[in-house]
Amino acid sequence: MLTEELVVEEAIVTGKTVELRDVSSLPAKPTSLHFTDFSLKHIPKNGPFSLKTNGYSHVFHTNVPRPPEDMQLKILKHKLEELRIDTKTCMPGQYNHLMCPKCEGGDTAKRSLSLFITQDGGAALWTCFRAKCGWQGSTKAFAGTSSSCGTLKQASKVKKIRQITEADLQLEPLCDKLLGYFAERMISKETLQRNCVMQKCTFDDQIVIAFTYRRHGQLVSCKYREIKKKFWQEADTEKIFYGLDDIEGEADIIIVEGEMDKLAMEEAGFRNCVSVPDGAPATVSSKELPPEEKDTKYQYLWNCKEYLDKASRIILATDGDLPGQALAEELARRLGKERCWRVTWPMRNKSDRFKDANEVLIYLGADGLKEVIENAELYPIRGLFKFRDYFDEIDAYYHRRLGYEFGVSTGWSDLNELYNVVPGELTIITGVPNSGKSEWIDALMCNLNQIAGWKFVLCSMENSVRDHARKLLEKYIKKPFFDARYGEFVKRMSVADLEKGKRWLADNFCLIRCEDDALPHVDWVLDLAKSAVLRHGVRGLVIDPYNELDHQRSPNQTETEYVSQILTKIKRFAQHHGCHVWFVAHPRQLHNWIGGPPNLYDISGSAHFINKCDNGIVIHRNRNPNAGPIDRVQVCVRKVRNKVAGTVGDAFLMYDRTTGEFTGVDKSSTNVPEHPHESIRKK
Ligand SMILES: Nc1ncnc2c1ncn2[C@@H]1O[C@H](COP(=O)(O)OP(=O)(O)OP(=O)(O)O)[C@@H](O)[C@H]1O
Repeated sequence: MLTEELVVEEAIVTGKTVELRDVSSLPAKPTSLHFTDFSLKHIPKNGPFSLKTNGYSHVFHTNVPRPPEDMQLKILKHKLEELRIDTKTCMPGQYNHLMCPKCEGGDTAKRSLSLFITQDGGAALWTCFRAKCGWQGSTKAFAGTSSSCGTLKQASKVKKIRQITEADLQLEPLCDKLLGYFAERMISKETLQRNCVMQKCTFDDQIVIAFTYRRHGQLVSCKYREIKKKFWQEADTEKIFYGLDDIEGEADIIIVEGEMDKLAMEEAGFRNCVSVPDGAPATVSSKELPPEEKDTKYQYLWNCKEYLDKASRIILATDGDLPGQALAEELARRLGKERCWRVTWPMRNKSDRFKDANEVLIYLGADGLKEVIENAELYPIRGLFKFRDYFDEIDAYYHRRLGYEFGVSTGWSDLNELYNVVPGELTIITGVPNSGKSEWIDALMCNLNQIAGWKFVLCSMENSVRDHARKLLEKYIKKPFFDARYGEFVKRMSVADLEKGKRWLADNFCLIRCEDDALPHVDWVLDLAKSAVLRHGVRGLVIDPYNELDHQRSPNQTETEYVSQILTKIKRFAQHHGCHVWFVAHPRQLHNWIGGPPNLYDISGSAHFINKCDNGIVIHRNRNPNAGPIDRVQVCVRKVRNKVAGTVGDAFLMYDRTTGEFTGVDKSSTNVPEHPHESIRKK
């Protein structure tokens, strides 16, 4: 049940009393309420009107005089007609729902104007309960008119709590027909009697259910319900939970969303249950919790604070729909999630769940409802989990259903033991300038594309687009882009090769380029990479290199703190999107360098590069012909966090300057499937 419906109805009642204070000749208290659209599914069409009272109601009827339309009333009505208030069907001594001449009920054309005419026909007052309109005013047959357009809030600001009794409200025991109505909903007479559920006869002989709200047995408020599920609450009464006395001193309590659900819980053996009085909000508020005195929507909760404070376990059994979930969240925010539990309503059929406690009682019986409560689970607290929450994922990991549990092979069998590419991890690549870092990453991407069909997004700031395209195409086509010295007389790729290669580039790579002179900020890069993941399904991001990013940082932040922060952002991106990130970072200037591979701790900026990455790799190549072949590349795997995917160690690859390809030192150890062009080249 949404709160809105109730609030509007209640506001009408509240508004009446506020208005009455303004006009001295009006009665101090409304005598009855009038709602016209009664209907009841299982009762004949004229059923509600033929519902008979149980004999107590005649007192009430004789107390309601039906005044004649005398002169005074005629003048009053004339005045109202001049204000375009249609009084044709209006009766003195009651509240009339009319079309507001000011706003005409807004988009929904709701009859939002509540008009009250005194029983003697001498005065009238009105309020439009559309918040956007709020037109209100009063007039007397023999005096002036005053009206104003204010907001509903202004109209109902002043609120005085009334003391009420059953006699004041003219409540009566439930008649047989209403007992039958409850019986259909599996609510017994005993439960109804214990909860003092009563009925009331409205001025026009309609019987409505009266849920009595009590504290220490004393009547505090009363909520009326037409069979058709229209609710309204006694004006100017304190808002409290329904069934409050039942949770006094209880360590375990249940909160439900409606009085019927509270009664249903009792049928399942749970008396320690209360219902909220106002139904559920449409959504969870995005605002901070207001202070208690300003938390108007949940005032009932604060009014019953001492009852709730003692509870160590609060089961939120609100409706399963979105408003019900929003209500559970709003209650949990206020009650403290750590002591809250929530229920999951059982499946009604293959696709839908039962909505609430009463529905479960009707269809699954008391035992079914009991089971739901006994299976309540801890209310989730954002960020706090149990391994149980991940059992599905752990099972899928064990049975290797996730894909790439051991990572994707790099395509070089010499590296299989050391480094495999796991989705969602971060690899830091370093090496002295010109060591071949970028070339190796390009070759790795070509392999991953061929082996696993991965696509990539490239933020390579040091490469022009055409140079980068050339390097990738040479590796893919396995021929030099140009007839040039580096091609060593191998014939350049044909135009047909180029066209094929261009299609491959277009299908498998996205580029992040900062078109102006500014350096890209890591947030900007990650935002675009996220789009590439969502739009193009990329599985890998290359940021090459770190020092070409925008590194403006706040004056009170050290470079170490800054590096830590951006690595955290990159890792979050990687994990969240299951995207592997290769991040190239240069070593600081090495004094007395004697030609060996640098250390990961030599990376300029911060030790966080090695601390925070999942994998750390140094690419190194031999430049001394006396020390070995100069095209031999050393891939130094210096850190592997995930032992399933590899371990620390070195592997050697041979670099082919003609095509930029890397192969195992023993060529047969390269395990990338052969590309169609390979056979052409071999010829
Ligand atoms: N093993 C190798 N043998 C010979 N030349 C190589 C080797 N590896 C890379 N090169 C060449 O070195 C040059 C630089 O390669 P690359 O851009 O990959 O290096 P880098 O480590 O990324 O450099 P930087 O740190 O300056 O960005 C390229 O011309 C490439 O062809």
